[in-house]
Amino acid sequence: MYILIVNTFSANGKGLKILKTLEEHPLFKKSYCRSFKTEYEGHAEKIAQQVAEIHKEQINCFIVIGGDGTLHEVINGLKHFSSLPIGFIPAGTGNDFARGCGLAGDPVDVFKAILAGRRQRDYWPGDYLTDDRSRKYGRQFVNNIGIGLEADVVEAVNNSKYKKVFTRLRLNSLTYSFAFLTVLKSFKPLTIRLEIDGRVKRMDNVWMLTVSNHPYYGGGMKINPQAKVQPNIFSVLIVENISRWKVLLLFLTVFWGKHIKMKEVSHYYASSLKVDSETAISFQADGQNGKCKACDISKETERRKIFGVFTKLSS
Ligand SMILES: Nc1ncnc2c1ncn2[C@@H]1O[C@H](COP(=O)(O)OP(=O)(O)OP(=O)(O)O)[C@@H](O)[C@H]1O
Repeated sequence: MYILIVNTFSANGKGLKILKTLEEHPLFKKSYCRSFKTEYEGHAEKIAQQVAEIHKEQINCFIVIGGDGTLHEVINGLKHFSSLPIGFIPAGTGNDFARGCGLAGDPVDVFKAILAGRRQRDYWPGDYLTDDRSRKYGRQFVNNIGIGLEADVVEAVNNSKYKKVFTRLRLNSLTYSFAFLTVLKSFKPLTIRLEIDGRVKRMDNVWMLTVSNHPYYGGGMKINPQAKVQPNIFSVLIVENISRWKVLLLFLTVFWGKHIKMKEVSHYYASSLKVDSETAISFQADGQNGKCKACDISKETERRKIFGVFTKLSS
């Protein structure tokens, strides 16, 4: 059985268009596919978890049709079912996971490839625990997790009215640019305690800290160009002690990944990090925003099988 979890609203209805096309394909009925449309935020996670709990023995693959937010939810719904494969048909506005993983292709071709079960890639999401650090509340991220300016930008994007307008006009990157400029004016750098693979740093002028599973963020910005899809190791980017105007320069160069040459930008490879702050700070995980005073980040040890069409391995 194939379970399709579809955000019909992603990218202004792209998810719905793809679902309609697939439902008319002869393979849809022949292959015992069942589709579920998400009705509210968090619904994809619930569907994935409930269906896996009841039908795990009969499921060949969960097929996600939507954006990275929907994929984030499904991965979390299935965090106790890591052996269940996931197929991904990108239908979001940002599609950073597809970009970072080298996933591409026409949705029908991807659907056929998933059903044929021939093309797959191993993937290791990140784990994160906030505040009370109880494993019970642990979650996973697919793309990246970050604090500082980028988290405030994500929060502004998620609360914005202009996201829909820019998406309709196919000007997605303008959404981030607009939010970035708004947030930059009033952003206050962070004071944190950072433990990175056991080494402790106290930092009092942090603008951004991003932990990545692959290079991309915010719909194509190459925020962590050295990141690779691999087990055990994250790519970590820290921006500190930088002036406001230079952040603007950083933003202009981030699409090409040239910002890492700036002296205020440092890069690390690490397998675990702990962040502590005396006051609550914003964080973002795969574009979902929240607040915390503490965050532990580590690489998931269980690999996930991702099915789709991989044209190139961009990371
Ligand atoms: N029916 C719905 N109503 C409101 N929100 C929904 C619904 N279905 C899903 N969502 C939420 O919409 C958010 C964004 O969805 P998704 O990531 O699929 O699309 P996107 O924002 O267009 O793409 P991307 O994340 O790649 O930019 C998700 O966090 C999800 O929880």
